[in-house]
Amino acid sequence: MLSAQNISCIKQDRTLFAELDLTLNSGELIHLVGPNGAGKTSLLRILVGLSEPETGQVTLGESPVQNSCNPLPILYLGHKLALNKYLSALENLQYWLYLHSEYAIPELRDNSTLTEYLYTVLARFRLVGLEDIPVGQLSAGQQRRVSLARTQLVCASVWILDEPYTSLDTNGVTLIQTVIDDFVTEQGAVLMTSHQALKSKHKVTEFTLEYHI
Ligand SMILES: Nc1ncnc2c1ncn2[C@@H]1O[C@H](COP(=O)(O)OP(=O)(O)OP(=O)(O)O)[C@@H](O)[C@H]1O
Repeated sequence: MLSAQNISCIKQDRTLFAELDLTLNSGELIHLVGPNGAGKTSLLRILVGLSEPETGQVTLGESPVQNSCNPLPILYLGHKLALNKYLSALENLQYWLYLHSEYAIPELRDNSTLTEYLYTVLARFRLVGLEDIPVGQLSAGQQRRVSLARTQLVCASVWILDEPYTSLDTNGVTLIQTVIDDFVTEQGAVLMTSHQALKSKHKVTEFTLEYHI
């Protein structure tokens, strides 16, 4: 479904990877691994169309993703949180939903179920009771959970997650792994980086980027 063919990436005169092929299918979980600076984030950004490869192309189904200003239905959550620290968790989710309203799940398109569903999401991500506090006043792990709660708002077929476990405690990691597993069970496709081992109930395919000098 998401397919990269022959892609290469050069940064600061260093070839991070060359002529790389990668395919992510529906119902598949790929764990992208490699040392710091190997090029994992650079690869993810190419896969979602946020930067261009030196060679090759990326397609989602039949369509190229490059130069796409709105890469959904690929959901990309980078390792930066991209939250407004002055807004609460609830307001951040509402704002993000507003930005991506055309991809909103059905419950969020209907005003009679919108608030109830948002609270269901907040509860799943253990944010009820914290939902009105400016995000900048939440802990790093709580902020990470707000960021990841966005996975529940849109109809994406592919999730690209860059180090989603950053700052999470053991319970948080288990929670997010369950969220990811549920998505894969529903035939979603996930490509994620993490410097820790994945404990998924699904088969995990490892894809390794080496560090090239
Ligand atoms: N916009 C940029 N301009 C110049 N160099 C960049 C840019 N983005 C990344 N790089 C360089 O590319 C290399 C790979 O960076 P990248 O963030 O892709 O690594 P990574 O594998 O995700 O690392 P980490 O595990 O530390 O997150 C680094 O040496 C970095 O300095």
